[in-house]
Amino acid sequence: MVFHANSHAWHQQCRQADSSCDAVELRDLPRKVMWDLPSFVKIVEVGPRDGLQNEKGNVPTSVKIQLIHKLVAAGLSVVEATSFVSPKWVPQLADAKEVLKGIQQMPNVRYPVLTPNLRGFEAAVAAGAKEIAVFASASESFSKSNINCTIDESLVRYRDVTAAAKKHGLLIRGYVSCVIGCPVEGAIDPSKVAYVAKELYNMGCSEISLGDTIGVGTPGSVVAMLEAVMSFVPADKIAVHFHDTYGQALANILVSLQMGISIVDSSVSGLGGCPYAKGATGNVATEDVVYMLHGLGIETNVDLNKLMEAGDYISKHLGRPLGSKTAAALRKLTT
Ligand SMILES: CC(C)(COP(=O)([O-])OP(=O)([O-])OC[C@H]1O[C@@H](n2cnc3c(N)ncnc32)[C@H](O)[C@@H]1OP(=O)([O-])[O-])[C@@H](O)C(=O)NCCC(=O)NCCSC(=O)C[C@@](C)(O)CC(=O)[O-]
Repeated sequence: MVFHANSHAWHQQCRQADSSCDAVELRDLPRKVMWDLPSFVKIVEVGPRDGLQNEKGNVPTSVKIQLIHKLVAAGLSVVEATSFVSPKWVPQLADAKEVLKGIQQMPNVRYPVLTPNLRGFEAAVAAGAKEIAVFASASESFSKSNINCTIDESLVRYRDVTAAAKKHGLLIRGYVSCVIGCPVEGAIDPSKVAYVAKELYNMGCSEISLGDTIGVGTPGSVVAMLEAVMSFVPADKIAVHFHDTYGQALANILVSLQMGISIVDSSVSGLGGCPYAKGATGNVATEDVVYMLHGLGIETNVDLNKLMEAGDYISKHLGRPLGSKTAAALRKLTT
């Protein structure tokens, strides 16, 4: 049966079915007429890294490990675990080694970790990393404030890191930040994003994640940016990474799916924000992404109820309300 999500019948059904209500699935969605959407979307959960990196209070290592286990139990097959960066720059992730060693790594689950240089790479490998991520920017100003070097200097550095990773047989993710706008420079030309994405792809990154770091993108600017990047990187190697500062993230994801993208980064309970981008709010909440995708009849292999348990767990620990509108609405229905 097809409900309208706001209808009385929908709310009745949710009340009866306790908290197990997933999004209403539009089974007869006229895909080819309205939208040409993928049947499966891979979600890359970045909460334990991007979500927590900016937290001021100390989050115990055991909580980070538990969070990762809960996210994997919810069905997420890629959970970004931590970063091997300078603890002077990101004190919250100073326990990267302990987190990675403490995780019970499951088969068929990827646990990428960020490595800004060879030093970080070596520490990550010693702690058992099987996948690393390098992170560059399409904005010179952001590159300097985030990793203390120019874009081209970072690409030289990442050539060494990716060469070492390939020698070890590790998977490599590549990030490009500020793909739409920069907190210092304003609008970023899509050709700059395409340049950095192409360089990272040619170095051997198997996935290029395009980050709207300050969440200023709208579907129009996202299409223009994706068109530029897709001249050099195939759609199936591109991930989109939206922060929800202006409430545009879900619309931006939908338009990205229409462009052929099927990898989406998100953060449980919308955790996050960037230490070098004042005012940037968290990543789009994974619960909201899953709700939208399931509502479109798109598979994710994620169990929304278990995902919400992970969101409850970390929100309670941080002492803050749920950062997902979906989780907040479904919890309200059952209390
Ligand atoms: C890149 C550096 C290290 C350069 O930092 P630096 O100060 O230019 O380099 P340095 O070589 O002079 O090192 C500074 C200190 O850090 C140490 N150090 C050096 N490297 C490491 C390492 N790997 N692990 C541990 N320690 C390290 C090094 O030994 C030294 O310690 P000291 O001698 O002063 O005691 C620094 O700028 C840094 O760590 N930056 C990381 C910033 C960061 O993590 N930002 C957030 C991630 S990016 C992001 O969130 C965006 C994204 C990906 O989500 C997508 C989006 O939304 O846009």
